[in-house]
Order: sequence, then structure tokens, then C-alpha cells
Amino acid sequence: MGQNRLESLLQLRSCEVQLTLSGSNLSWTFQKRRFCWGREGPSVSIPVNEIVAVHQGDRKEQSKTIDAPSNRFTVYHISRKSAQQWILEVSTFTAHSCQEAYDWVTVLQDRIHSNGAERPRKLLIFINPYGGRGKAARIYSKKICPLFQLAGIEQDVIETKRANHARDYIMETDLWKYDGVVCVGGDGMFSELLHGVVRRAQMESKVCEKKEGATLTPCKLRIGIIPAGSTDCVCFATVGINDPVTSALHIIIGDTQPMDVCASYHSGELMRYSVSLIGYGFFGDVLRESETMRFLGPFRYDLSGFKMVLSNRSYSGTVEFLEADDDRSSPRDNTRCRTGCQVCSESSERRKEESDAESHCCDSEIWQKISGSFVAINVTGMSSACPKSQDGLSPTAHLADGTADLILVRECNMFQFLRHLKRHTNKKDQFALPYVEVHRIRAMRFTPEKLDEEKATCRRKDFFSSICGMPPETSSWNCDGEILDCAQLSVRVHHQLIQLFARGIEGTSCSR
Ligand SMILES: Nc1ncnc2c1ncn2[C@@H]1O[C@H](COP(=O)(O)OP(=O)(O)OP(=O)(O)O)[C@@H](O)[C@H]1O
Repeated sequence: MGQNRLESLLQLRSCEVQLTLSGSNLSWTFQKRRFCWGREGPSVSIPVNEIVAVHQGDRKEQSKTIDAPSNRFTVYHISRKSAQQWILEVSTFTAHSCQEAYDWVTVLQDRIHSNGAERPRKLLIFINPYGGRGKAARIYSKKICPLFQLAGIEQDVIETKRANHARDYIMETDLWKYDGVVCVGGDGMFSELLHGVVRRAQMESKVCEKKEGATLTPCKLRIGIIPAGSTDCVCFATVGINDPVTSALHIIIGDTQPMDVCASYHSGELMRYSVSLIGYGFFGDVLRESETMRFLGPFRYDLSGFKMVLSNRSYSGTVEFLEADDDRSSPRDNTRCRTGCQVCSESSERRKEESDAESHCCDSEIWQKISGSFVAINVTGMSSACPKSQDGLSPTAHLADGTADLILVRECNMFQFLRHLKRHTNKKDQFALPYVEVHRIRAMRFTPEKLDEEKATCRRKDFFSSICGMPPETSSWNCDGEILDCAQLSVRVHHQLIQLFARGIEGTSCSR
């Protein structure tokens, strides 16, 4: 048995296998295939960093104290059920002696902790009992807690008692003993963790986050999301599936995905942080309208969306933005941000060079300006993919390159807007329409136009306005599902401000 290579002839169920640990892979090759019914191939290979746990003894023994030493050992490892869905697979090997089984367990346990990602040892977990369909507590106790226990992760669990409980707790509690914070809930719960973690990091590094232009301190504490909400868009866009077990496995093996965060400011003062949609016009109005229909549950979004399409409102103002001037990526380049994305990983070095050159002075930056009337102004820091729109608002947006995509839908009729919306759910390009434009940006600001008396009274006295009501002079912003009660807004992208327990969506980075 060498230092880097370990090999033994063992039994797996009724088959003889050659088990080999070599470099960062554990593999086993079936020696007598004719006895192994149902086997598809002679070899199985798994990366060591996808082993969840190794125990001496059988599977059923793992939760008991083993009195007598066993000549068996069990490897719990990740297996792919589909492109994005992970499951836990269990393989129990029989060695020739207890000592041989013990040697394998010791070496494997040592290797999984020294190989690659830093695995969490202790987590602070928040469960929202009211998120989604109210199943978060059950999902946690049935599916997630046993997995974390198997991996030897200590857990402090808090069932939230009110909105912002998790955020406040993170702001006020000693967190040094935790390797991460996890929410079992939806995007609203994630947003609470985001605000708690970002604010905490600024407090500790004495950065005044409230003023626009502050350089924020990146957060070290990783955030995990166990999806149990209604839409779970952040989980979907960073893991590729809303499956609690898959997310738990990413957390256990310590996957880390840096993420950009957008900060929104009104009159120079911080309003909110967000990672996906910041939308004015259509998405702002849909959210505001849906608040009046809370009793309808998730269906309220469909109904208010339908009403807002019929209303066909548009809002005047001026959008200014700082283009990302990056020749390595563009919102129309047809690539996808995937695990190990090169654009994101190269962006750190590039950002450093840029900020050295610019000496952080926004005044020297050239802002582009577009004035007009818009049905929707959307800024999205990531694709904002979700189960209903698998490619999202901006399919080629990156998770961690320091940019966001600005999508402007100019005044158009209801059918044209519907055409644009429909393209989010089929494979057609939603930007290839004359009234839609998209820019990759680092910052933007919007100033609403003040309507004079004459323009205000002329606004849309048409058939739909008489059904849906006269449109207001200004819309409001939908910031990751929270209403911001203001029309004037500036947005800045903060490069890789947080880290998630995820690895981005696995797959090819090219869409064709
Ligand atoms: N105990 C609680 N009582 C009331 N509200 C809570 C409680 N705990 C958390 N919340 C709030 O509930 C809101 C919604 O929760 P969550 O995001 O988990 O579910 P969701 O809205 O159904 O899912 P999604 O955001 O993905 O659509 C969050 O914004 C959070 O602040």
C-alpha cells in the first residue's frame, strides 16, 4: 500500500471487486461480472471529494456503537440521478480482516478531509415554518438532518418566529463557531441570510455600508439554501434544480460558489441587497398588485401578471448605466455560466487590474444614457432561471463576474410585450425584438420623468385603463420580491461579495 495508491481485493455484495484509491479518485472494478446481475459496467469511479462519509461496519450499524470490530466498511457517496439531481448511494465492502477494513476507513476519512473543498463542521440552520407550502420543518427533519448527522456536521437549529428573525439573529449572535448559515425556505429566507451576513461582515470590518460608493468587505461565512419556498429561484440558478437532498449534499462536501450582490440606493442611501431581479414597471407593478391578493397564495402572481399585461403600462424616465466593457462576455454571446465558469474565475484578476487603473473614481467613468418610456426596466445579477423559465431573464448572465444585465423593454403594445414574455419559456431569443435591448453593466441609475399636468391627464384613457384602473405616474421597484417604495434608484454590482454552498450548474458552458 503506497502513500497515494491503496488497492485491495474485496467483496461488494456477492461480487469480488478490486477497490483502488488513487489520487483523488476511488474506484472499484468487478472481477467476476457474470455473478453480478444488474451491473451495467465493470467499473465505478467516484471523486474522493464526493464521498459523504465512511464508517466501519454495515449501513445499518452506522448509527449504533460498534462493539465488535467488523471486517466490513460502508462508503456513502454522491451519485447522479439526472444531470443536476444528486442522491446518496451506499456501498458496503467486505475486507479479509477487521484491520484491513479499519485501514480503509482511516485512509478514506483522512483523504476526504484533506482533498479539496473545506467541509463545514458546524452549521447554523434557520427553518421558516411558513415558507412555500409550510413543509420546511418536515423536509429538514426527514431528509436533511439525517444526512448532516451522517456527515458528522453539528447543527444549531432555529425555527423562525417572525419575518427578519434570521437576519436579526445573524446580526446579533456570535458566529465564530459556525462554518456556515443555512436556510430551509425560499428566496425570502435567503434574502434574510444575505442581509444578515453582508451587514455583519461590514459591521465587523467597520465599513459604512449605507453610503453609495462604499467598497464592501466580502463575506467569509458561507450561505446554504435548502429549497422549501414557492419559487426558490436563487437555489435553482446556482444548483440547477430545486431538490433539498441535492442542496444538502453540496453543503456537506463544502462546495463553494462566489456570488455577486447588487446593492440598491435611493438618494445615495442603501435600500436593499439582492442577487436576482431588480425590476421597475411590469415586475414592480405585478408585485405590488399581488400584495392585494395574498389570500390567493402563489396563484396571486399569475393573476396580477395577467392584469398587468392587460394594463400595458409604461413609465417615462432616464436610465444611465456603466457598461461592463468586457470583450470576454456579452449578454448575447450564447454561452452559459456553468460549474468552474472561466469568465467568473478570471474576473477577480481583471477586476483588480481595473480598480487599480481607475483608482476607484466613479467620476472618471463614462455613463451611457437612454431616455424614453419603458414597459419594464430589469436588472438581473444572474440568469434568474427558475422551474417555469429554465433559461431565465438573462440566460447568459454570470453568477460571479462583477456584472449584471440591464434589460430595457421600451413602450410597446400588449401583444408585443406578451411575445417578449413568452420567449422566456421557449428557446427563442427574448432580446431579438426591436423594442428590447440588453446591456451588461456594472452600475445603473434611473430617474423618473416628472409628468406635467397635461401629460398626466392624457395617460392611457383607453379601454384597459377603465378596467384595470388609471396607471400611477411612477411604478415601484421589485427587489428580489420586496417592494421598494421609490422610483429613483441606483444599483451597483459588488463583485463576489458572498459565497454559497454550491458549485453553479453542472454542464456545458455553450448553449449550442
Ligand atoms: N415565522 C415566520 N412568520 C412569518 N414570516 C416569516 C417567518 N419566518 C420567515 N418569514 C418570512 O417569510 C417570507 C417568505 O418566506 P420564504 O421565502 O421561505 O417562502 P416563500 O415566499 O414561499 O418562497 P419564495 O420566496 O421562494 O417565493 C420571508 O421573506 C421571511 O422573511
